[in-house]
Amino acid sequence: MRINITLEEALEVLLKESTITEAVHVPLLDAQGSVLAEDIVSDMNMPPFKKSPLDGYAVRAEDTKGASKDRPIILKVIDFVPAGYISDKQLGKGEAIRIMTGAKIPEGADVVVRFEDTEYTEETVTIYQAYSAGTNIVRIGEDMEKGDIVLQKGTVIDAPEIGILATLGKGYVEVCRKPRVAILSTGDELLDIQQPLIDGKIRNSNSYTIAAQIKKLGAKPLMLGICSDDIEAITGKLKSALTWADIVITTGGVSVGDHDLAKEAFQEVGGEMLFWRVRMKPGTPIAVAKKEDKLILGLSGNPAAAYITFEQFVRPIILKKMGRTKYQLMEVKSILKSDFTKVSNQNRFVRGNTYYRDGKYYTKLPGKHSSGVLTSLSGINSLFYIKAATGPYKKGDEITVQLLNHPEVLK
Ligand SMILES: Nc1nc2c(c(=O)[nH]1)N[C@H]1C(S)=C(S)[C@@H](COP(=O)(O)OP(=O)(O)OC[C@H]3O[C@@H](n4cnc5c(N)ncnc54)[C@H](O)[C@@H]3O)O[C@H]1N2
Ligand code: MOO
Ligand SMILES: [Mg+2]
Repeated sequence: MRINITLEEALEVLLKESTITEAVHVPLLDAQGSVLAEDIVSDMNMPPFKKSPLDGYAVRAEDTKGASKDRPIILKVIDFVPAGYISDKQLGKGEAIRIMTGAKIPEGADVVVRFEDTEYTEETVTIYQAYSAGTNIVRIGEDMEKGDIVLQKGTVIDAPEIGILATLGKGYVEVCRKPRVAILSTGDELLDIQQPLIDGKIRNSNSYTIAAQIKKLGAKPLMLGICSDDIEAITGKLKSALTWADIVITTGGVSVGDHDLAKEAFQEVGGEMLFWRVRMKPGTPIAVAKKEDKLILGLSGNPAAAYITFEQFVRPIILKKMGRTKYQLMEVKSILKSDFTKVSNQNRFVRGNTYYRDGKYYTKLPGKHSSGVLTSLSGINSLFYIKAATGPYKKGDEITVQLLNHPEVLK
């Protein structure tokens, strides 16, 4: 087992051990946020027929030759086609068909003149200029052509992709399965959230925070509740978690305390320890094991440490498993709005609220930074990333921040 490794090393190990999930067939709307596991080839032209992009009159370009304000031409209106209907009339010389946006262009017509450029009665339409053939006609296949690969395997499915698949009549689609992530909170001091407080005990917040982080990424959380600091209890829960989950997250019990049993439990269930302790603050004592293609991550019990290490390590592996190729938080340069004087020889992530004004990012820091404090995580949108042995930082200094709610970037 590697001990006291760098952030970069830890991430490299985790990504190397994370394999993409298998393809599953899911109902279209459930595919949002997932990655396509198949190329989507269009089996149709879209639009499937020549259509009108305007409300107006379908006419023949030839009939408009020589038309002008002074020498308008008058055509006879022989039919009316709303969208969804077709005209069975063949447009002949001197004739027009009243047509609505989205309707199929009638046979013989090669121009649509919008209402605003005409004068009309029920029987006739007057046109004041000449048009070349093809004016205001949407060609067959303008959007997609039969045989086109319209969405490539690996595309992240969001609203436009769902619309494209709907256009093609696909009620189901093949995507990489959402990773299943089990969460177990360990600690004799923990109570379920419905339980009244007892002296010496606190309620389990970590399971809930982490389940919400998992849901936000589009993966599937399973809360296994709380578990006492007892090796048999922990291994029992881990064993059942491993039958279901791709990733198991535990919190608590990873440090050097007498009751810190996570690492022992990981090995007890057949896990091979990959590393313990990463040179970062908060969350230093993170412990990671693998069992076959499953990863078991023991995060610090301290609520802010668990939250931040999730963003650094669990988020990228969930996204990689989901088939995403971009899984790093976006980093930007920002201007610090208050002093941060603490200097340490570890990389540090400090809560920040970053905003953009007049071409620059600025970052405000909340008052509390301790890894046991949860409340100051509320309202933050970024992490001030302090590289080891840098600082102290003063108000006005340029800093690096990771944006927590921004789309992932390639790295
Ligand atoms: N002698 C040392 N002691 C500690 C060290 C060290 O290096 N030497 N490291 C400290 C650091 S840093 C951290 S981080 C913590 C890590 O502790 P554990 O992961 O072993 O977690 P616990 O001891 O079980 O709990 C820590 C803290 O978090 C509270 N907690 C735990 N689970 C939950 C939960 N589900 N919801 C809310 N809060 C939770 C727990 O009550 C403790 O207060 O170790 C330091 N010690
Ligand atoms: O590594 Mo710990 O999370 O700083 O308290
Ligand atoms: Mg401990």
